[in-house]
Amino acid sequence: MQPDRSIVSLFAQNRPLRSIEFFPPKDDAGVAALRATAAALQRISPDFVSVTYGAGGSTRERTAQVCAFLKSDFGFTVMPHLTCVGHTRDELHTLADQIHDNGFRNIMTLRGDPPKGADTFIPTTDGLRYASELAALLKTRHPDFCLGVAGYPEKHPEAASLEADIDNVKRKIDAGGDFVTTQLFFDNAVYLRFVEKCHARGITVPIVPGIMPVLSLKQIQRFTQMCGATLPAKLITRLEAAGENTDAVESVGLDWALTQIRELLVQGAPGYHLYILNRAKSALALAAGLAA
Ligand SMILES: NC(=O)C1=CN([C@@H]2O[C@H](COP(=O)(O)OP(=O)(O)OC[C@H]3O[C@@H](n4cnc5c(N)ncnc54)[C@H](O)[C@@H]3O)[C@@H](O)[C@H]2O)C=CC1
Ligand SMILES: Nc1nc(=O)c2c([nH]1)NC[C@@H]1CN(c3ccc(C(=O)N[C@@H](CCC(=O)O)C(=O)O)cc3)CN21
Repeated sequence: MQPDRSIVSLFAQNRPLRSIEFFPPKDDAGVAALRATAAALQRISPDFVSVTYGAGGSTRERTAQVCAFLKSDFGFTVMPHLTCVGHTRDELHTLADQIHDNGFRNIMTLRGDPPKGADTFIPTTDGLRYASELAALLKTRHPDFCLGVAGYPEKHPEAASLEADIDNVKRKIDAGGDFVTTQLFFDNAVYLRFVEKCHARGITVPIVPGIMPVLSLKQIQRFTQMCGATLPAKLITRLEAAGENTDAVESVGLDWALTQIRELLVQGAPGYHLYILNRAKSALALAAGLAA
């Protein structure tokens, strides 16, 4: 088995990287749907795909299963997510070894969301508290891992200030993070300001914008409230005008994302990472729109 190339070596080619994030489905029907999505996305050959790691125990085995088939059956470069939630250091060492043994060389390194029902993060006994600690653990165990870490253009909800949160990004990079993927945002000015502040703080790694084409107003309102991202009034107005017409809602979401990505690439973003909630349609339409 050929080990994956590190994603930083791809950024070094100085062309915008296109990546896509999946989440592990809850059941076999979801897995079948994800396989169909993966097959459709082969046509646009993303540079890499990532697979989230759920806060609940149940989807975690699915993460490994989904990563394995995306690599073996579809030939994607796969970046599994790993979080500190519910794991001891020993367990994290074992997971790191398994990921490495399976040929993966890139890991999205996260603290993780508190489990459902909890609103604060409580570290496990003999576990880790911060993503920076996980980055250090992974790099020490396997120096050839390439690590993605999260950045929050509108700050992480638990951070005291944007400055304190950017200090945390710096800690994650110093601990071994190789590139940053941002939380989703809908106003490019927010990203550009964040990048400027990161540069001023001495962060020189690629900072990849995370973009979500909106599929439903209710769902995105729920999610942005949870993660502290702002929905611009103009976008809300357009989504409201589309009402219950799902095709119209999706086309508003798509149009917004397309406009964002075009401008971000002009502004020099190192690529874009798409949160597509396992649906192929928006990623295919964006690829077509960007090629036009
Ligand atoms: N791409 C993805 O899958 C993304 C996932 N997430 C989720 O967001 C959540 C946070 O994860 P990470 O950003 O990896 O966590 P993190 O450990 O980098 O930061 C978590 C919080 O702790 C604060 N913090 C970190 N180190 C600190 C220190 N030494 N002293 C004081 N405060 C400190 C941070 O400012 C932040 O508020 C997770 O729930 C993650 O799963 C967020 C964005 C993207
Ligand atoms: N704090 C945080 N946790 C994450 O897991 C996370 C981020 N931020 N930011 C980047 C991506 C985006 N993620 C997301 C974003 C939205 C939904 C969401 O709204 N899910 C729907 C159901 C999905 C479906 O349509 O099947 C929901 O209602 O929860 C889930 C994960 C996962 N990632």
